[in-house]
Amino acid sequence: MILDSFDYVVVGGGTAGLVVAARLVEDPTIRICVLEAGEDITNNANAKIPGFGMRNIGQPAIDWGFLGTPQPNAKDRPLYLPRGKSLGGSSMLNLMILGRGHKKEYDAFESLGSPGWSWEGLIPYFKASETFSPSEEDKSKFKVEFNASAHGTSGPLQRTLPKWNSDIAEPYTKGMTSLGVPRNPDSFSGSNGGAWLSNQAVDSNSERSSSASAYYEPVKANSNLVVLTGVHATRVIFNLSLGTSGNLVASGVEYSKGDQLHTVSATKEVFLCAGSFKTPQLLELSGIGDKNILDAYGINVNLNLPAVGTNLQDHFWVPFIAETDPKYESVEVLGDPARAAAEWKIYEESKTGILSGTCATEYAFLPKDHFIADSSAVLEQATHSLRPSLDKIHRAWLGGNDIPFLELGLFPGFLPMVEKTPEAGKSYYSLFLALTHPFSSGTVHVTSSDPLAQPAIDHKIIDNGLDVGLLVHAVKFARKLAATPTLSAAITQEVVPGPAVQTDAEIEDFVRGAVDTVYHPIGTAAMLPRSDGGVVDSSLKVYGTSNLRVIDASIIPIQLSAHPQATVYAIAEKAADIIKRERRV
Ligand SMILES: Cc1cc2nc3c(=O)[nH]c(=O)nc-3n(C[C@H](O)[C@H](O)[C@H](O)COP(=O)(O)OP(=O)(O)OC[C@H]3O[C@@H](n4cnc5c(N)ncnc54)[C@H](O)[C@@H]3O)c2cc1C
Repeated sequence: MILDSFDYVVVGGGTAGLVVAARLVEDPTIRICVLEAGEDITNNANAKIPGFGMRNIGQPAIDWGFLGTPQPNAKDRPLYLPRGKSLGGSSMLNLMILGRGHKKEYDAFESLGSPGWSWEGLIPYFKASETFSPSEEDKSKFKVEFNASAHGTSGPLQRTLPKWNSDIAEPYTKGMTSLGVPRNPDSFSGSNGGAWLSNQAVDSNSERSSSASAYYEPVKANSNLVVLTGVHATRVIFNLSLGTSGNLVASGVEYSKGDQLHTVSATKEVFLCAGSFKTPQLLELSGIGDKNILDAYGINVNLNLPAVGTNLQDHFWVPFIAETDPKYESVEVLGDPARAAAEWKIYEESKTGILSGTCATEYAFLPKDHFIADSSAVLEQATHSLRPSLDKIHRAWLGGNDIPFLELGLFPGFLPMVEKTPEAGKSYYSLFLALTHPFSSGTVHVTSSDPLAQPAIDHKIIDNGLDVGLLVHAVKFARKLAATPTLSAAITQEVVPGPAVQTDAEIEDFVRGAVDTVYHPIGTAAMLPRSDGGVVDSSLKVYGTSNLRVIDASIIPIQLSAHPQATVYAIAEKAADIIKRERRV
């Protein structure tokens, strides 16, 4: 094969990029090249073993480790923003939780102007991406029931139920039930509200299932696939003359390896799959973006598309941490070398125990009425910061009683906090309190024409007063839960926010000091009509181009009440199908 010319060039061998590459190379006549900045870390134990899942965060060879701009509403703190840098991208660095949003959230993709992207339009691709076949024993043990029509049984990604659960899970779930939060036996079937057991991207051998292991491994020896690792794409190259439609025609990609620049040609298409921070940066470096921004950095303007890098949405969270009676064991026990060795033995011999999963096994997704008694004061704090079409949908969802606005994740231990740390020998549980539909939105833009410079990532976290009010109510709900009979019997004291934080003003101050993102950025190359701030159309083509598509989390137009990776897999599966169908025409 000629090594510098391919039918398709994929920029970013991450979660979505490897799905698209693997699906397209199924056709032996297609020649495809993937450019990935990171390396192949298939044998990295910290990436493979679920219980070590957080250890690679902050490792510069594997984590891009972006630092956002200082956030004025969060005491001027710059936020640390990890992103996977390896084959598999963030699916190799993430915490392996799988979830799907509410069906109305996907229906909104379609109603916002993208035919075919509703729940019904996406469900075949969710199914194509996964294998989920829980045993009858597990179904009965965990009291879960699954609607077979919504789950995949032969796709590459392995979805399993946890093999280990903490002892604080029982008082916690009883507490939730006593507050009227229903148990949801199948949160993957279009209605994700209520409390449920986590589903994880972990295979039956208790190893991480990622786009690298699930999609790339089976096709990596295919002769029509070339994957270059350790290469940094610097820009998309366009033909000098416009196509017959007057659109820009991508002809290849420039990339750097060490201090050398190279190019690779694409005879058909280029796909940007570099994630929500690097994809908008690459578009801007390629001369596609807001003319004023490109001019400011001396980047030649190929296409004035001001929406590039706008509409950054994420999930924002604060912690609640309580010390428990030591009989409720927390993950801090792994700090004891003898206990860590014993758990390692359990994992090696039976693939069970604390290391076999993510530890965070219980989730609850609550519509507003479950955690806010009187919302009028909160609504008064609202400003309009999302674009109007999205703001309108968010407000309608907030007023209803089916779309979750708060996620609670139970972690049997002390969630990392900047100012407080666990005391040796003590047990804790933490709640991860996350806003699923923040009303604040931010931007990602170049700060220089240097492709190796970091973009400016400005989340504008809790910029909207409504988000502050919702998080204050989230903390109050966590306290109400802690006061339920079963949970309060397990708790010895609240540690974070702590007893000194009582009034609304004090809780708000705590929120501003603690709020962070959940590492779920989306929306920076949104699939929306061009007139409504869109960057790509419903076939994921960048407006004003003939053959440049974006396929990653950045196309998601509106935030979901779900951890995003299952949706990213489905998006990439659907994109591959669209591309294959267009080839046949
Ligand atoms: C620490 C962490 C925990 C998370 N936990 C969860 C979770 O438990 N559940 C969940 O659903 N989601 C989770 N997420 C989010 C989820 O992993 C992402 O939403 C999803 O993986 C994004 O997929 P993507 O394809 O858009 O981008 P990525 O998977 O990040 O892929 C982008 C790829 O492009 C490469 N790249 C970027 N720029 C260039 C360039 N210029 N040249 C060459 N290559 C480039 C990157 O190295 C990377 O491999 C988490 C994310 C993080 C970071």
